[in-house]
Amino acid sequence: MTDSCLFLDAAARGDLVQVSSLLALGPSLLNRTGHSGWTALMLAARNGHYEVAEALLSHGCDKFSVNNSSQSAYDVAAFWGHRHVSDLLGRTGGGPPGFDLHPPESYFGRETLNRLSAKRTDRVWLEVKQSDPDTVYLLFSNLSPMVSGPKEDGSTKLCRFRYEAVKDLLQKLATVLVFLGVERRKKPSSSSDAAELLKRCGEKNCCFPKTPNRDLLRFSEDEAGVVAQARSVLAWHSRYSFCPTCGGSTALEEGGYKRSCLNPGCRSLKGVHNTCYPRVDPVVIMLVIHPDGNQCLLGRKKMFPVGMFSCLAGFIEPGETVEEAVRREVEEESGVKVGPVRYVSCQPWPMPSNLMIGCLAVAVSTAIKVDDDEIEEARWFPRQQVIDSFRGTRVTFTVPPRQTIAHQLIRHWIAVNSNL
Ligand SMILES: NC(=O)C1=CN([C@@H]2O[C@H](COP(=O)(O)OP(=O)(O)OC[C@H]3O[C@@H](n4cnc5c(N)ncnc54)[C@H](O)[C@@H]3O)[C@@H](O)[C@H]2O)C=CC1
Ligand SMILES: [Mg+2]
Ligand SMILES: [Mg+2]
Ligand SMILES: [Mg+2]
Ligand SMILES: [Zn+2]
Repeated sequence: MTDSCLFLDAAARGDLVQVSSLLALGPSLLNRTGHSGWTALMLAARNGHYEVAEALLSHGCDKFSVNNSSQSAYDVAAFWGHRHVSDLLGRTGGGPPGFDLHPPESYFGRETLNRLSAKRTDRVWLEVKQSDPDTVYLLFSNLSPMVSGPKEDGSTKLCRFRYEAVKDLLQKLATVLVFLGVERRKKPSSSSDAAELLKRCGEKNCCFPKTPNRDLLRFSEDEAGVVAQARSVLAWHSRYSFCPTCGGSTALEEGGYKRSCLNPGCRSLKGVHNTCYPRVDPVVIMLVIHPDGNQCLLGRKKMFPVGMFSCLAGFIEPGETVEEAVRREVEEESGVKVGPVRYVSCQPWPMPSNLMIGCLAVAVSTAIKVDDDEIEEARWFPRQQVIDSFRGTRVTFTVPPRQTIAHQLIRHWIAVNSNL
């Protein structure tokens, strides 16, 4: 074995003594590359050898260099979950400029309200709050929030109402009232906020949007979180008017967070029953990475806009782990077999009430056979083609908009250079 091979091998094994002695004899080994352009630092990072990485850095090795797949040592450590090593290496700027390593907080995911769930059972407190002039009301019709806009930049804003404006509405039998919470931060300009509170419907061009689902993606991050919470609870009310256990009528309780059966003999009144509370459906959504590390698997449903491809996704079934659901759905939809699965981030998706659990998954087979019922086409996309699509240069396909976790997962993969 050449000194170069010995050195790289020692780094990969975490042999600090040999790494140090070889470096003492030949300092030029420090940034030497081996197979596929991997340096000693990358190999140490790959296997989580903190002390070797530390020693290489102290000798001044180049932590910004990248291998043939454009990965830096940091990317390798981050991908393999060696947090201590990736922290040591810091953000190196690995991945193409403009791509963030950490997936951003998800659209629909921001909690601007403190839900104060303990207050939901305090009827007196809720009643006082209801007529409080500072209380803000948001109106929904057919699960669409009343908004003003869209403005020139395409954004919309929730219309906020005072008690006076909605008190007649609150008397109506069909009205469902949900206590969402209290604002975490009292904004300094609370007087201008109060001025924004509308006395009557119909002011300030308020309307219910005509393209409801698309319009849900036009809010600020702060408002999107509130909309997600409200819409999912309201969707539950609209689908669970009657008791799922006995079919009896139900009454709203706990600030709109519970429906209790009015039939005194109903089983749902004994013990805790999830049928009485708002439901959330877990869905796995995954970016599957080719065994070569440099391509990802994206598919299209027939209903997608022309040219758009997205991550595969599917509902978790009862008694299934996240990892198993990822493997099953990917194989069902594309015929590709998946090995390791890693959780990345999640997103509440209020259409009507999913929790999207975003994962990276590594394929162990590559042949594609799509399930025609669900997927029209699935393909392996080379990394560069995906980057080009994001950048708007040489666009050969499009990805879903930035508000979706599908978009964020693909972006994340590009940023971490996730191969190997
Ligand atoms: N935010 C995002 O980036 C994305 C969100 N999604 C959401 O994830 C959901 C699930 O993805 P799919 O590929 O459609 O799932 P899927 O691959 O499991 O297939 C959907 C089918 O599963 C059945 N199903 C099983 N459990 C269900 C449940 N609890 N509710 C409704 N249908 C159920 C139905 O027959 C349905 O047609 C989508 O409906 C969509 O709302 C999907 C992709 C991207
Ligand atoms: Mg699916
Ligand atoms: Mg499926
Ligand atoms: Mg399914
Ligand atoms: Zn019942």
